[in-house]
Amino acid sequence: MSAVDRRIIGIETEFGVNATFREGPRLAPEEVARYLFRKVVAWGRSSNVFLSNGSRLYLDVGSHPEYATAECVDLLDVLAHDKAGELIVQDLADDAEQRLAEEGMDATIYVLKNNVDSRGNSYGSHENYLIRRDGRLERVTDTLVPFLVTRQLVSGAGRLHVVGERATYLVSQRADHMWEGLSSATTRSRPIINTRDEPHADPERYRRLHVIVGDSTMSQTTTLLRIGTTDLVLRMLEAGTIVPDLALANPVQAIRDVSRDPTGRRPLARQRGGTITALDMQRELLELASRYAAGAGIADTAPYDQVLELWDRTLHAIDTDNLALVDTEVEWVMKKSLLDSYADRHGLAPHDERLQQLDLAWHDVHPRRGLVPILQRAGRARTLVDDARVARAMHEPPQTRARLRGDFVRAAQEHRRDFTCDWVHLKLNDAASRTVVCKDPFVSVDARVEELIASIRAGSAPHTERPGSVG
Ligand SMILES: Nc1ncnc2c1ncn2[C@@H]1O[C@H](COP(=O)(O)OP(=O)(O)OP(=O)(O)O)[C@@H](O)[C@H]1O
Ligand SMILES: [Mg+2]
Repeated sequence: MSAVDRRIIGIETEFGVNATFREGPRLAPEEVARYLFRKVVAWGRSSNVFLSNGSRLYLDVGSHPEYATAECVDLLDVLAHDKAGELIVQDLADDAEQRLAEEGMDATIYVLKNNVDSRGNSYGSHENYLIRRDGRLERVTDTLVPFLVTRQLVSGAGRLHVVGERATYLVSQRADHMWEGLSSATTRSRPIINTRDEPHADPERYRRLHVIVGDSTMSQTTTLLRIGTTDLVLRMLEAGTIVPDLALANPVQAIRDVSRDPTGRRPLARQRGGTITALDMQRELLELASRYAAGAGIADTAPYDQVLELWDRTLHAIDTDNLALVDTEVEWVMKKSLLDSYADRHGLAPHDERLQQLDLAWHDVHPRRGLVPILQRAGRARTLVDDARVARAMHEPPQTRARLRGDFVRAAQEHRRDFTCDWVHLKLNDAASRTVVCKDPFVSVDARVEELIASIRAGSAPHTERPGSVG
């Protein structure tokens, strides 16, 4: 396959961290996050490290650890590496609990993969898609923005939003926190797509599209829909498919409206006049994407066959008011059905505190305590990658540039060599070494990196006692 047929994808996730203290002093969330990173700092001498599976793990200011998956080309690899990130951060929490206990603090730390904390702060899950540089960016974004505004119908994580005694079930966690359509800044103004031009690849050929708008997703099938539908829409746009003008008059208003309308039928004002519903918009894009996929010969190829089937079934479920058709696969529907049945069983008002607790527990990444792993074991949350594949992804990089980085990091760690790296560069911190620049994210074999690793191995015997499971 040529590079055009493949696409590099990575997901960055910011986690929420909560702690409850039973005994001893209490710590602020920022301090808890710092405890979480003690193990990382001990391992990599920094709170911003690259791991041997090719990922990046870091703590900026504040209390939200971030895990950015390695560059993947296989959609199921993205799922495995995204899940691996949950377990790696959970490991840090387990370790931090132990350290706190040793210091006389009896605490439970919760790692939450959601997008809004109890104070209303929002944190993100950013998707990165490698796209071709040629052609005008607007040709992609003109369609991509309305697609993303309505994509929540198939990929929203759902949120019980309570103000006083008023409870609203929202389709999306993130929708209320988007303030612009396009922008080159992420935090100041929160755009749907960030156009900052930092491709981590040959800038003559590629761009890295930074999608800020998505919810963090726990359900594997929902993550597949999130990245799979977007990949298909990008593919058809890159192939030059003529798409009718779908632009919305006010994307930022529309995204909130769609989030408040689980029926998908509320009319959204179009830029060219008239209205369209979220369901119709998604239906139109699905039809175009299906036709494109059939023409490109990928409609029956895994996992695109699954993406198209589930995309279609989800829209049909919403259209026919039969959400049970996707209640083990689409996250906002899964969560809604759990909350509804719990409220029914216990006769709870929609704003009941216990329902809000359930909503939080949904996002708990703990493999035994979290609701999604529990539903998985009960056969009520469909999975696509098994535990063994996720466990492998905690240590093994995907077969992309990430493999070069991962192998380098592992060798340097084993031989206790000081090193620096980022997505593109690898360097040993000594005067003699030159920086190896890995510009092509598809390339997983490189003689220069092999030489670099051989020079590490020749320099000293390996240091085998490696700390825990980070790295
Ligand atoms: N050429 C590429 N194309 C698409 N995705 C890429 C490419 N190179 C790296 N990525 C992915 O982009 C993500 C970068 O994560 P990182 O957190 O460093 O993002 P950033 O936007 O560069 O920086 P920050 O979050 O600090 O603003 C990773 O998930 C990585 O796998
Ligand atoms: Mg990031």
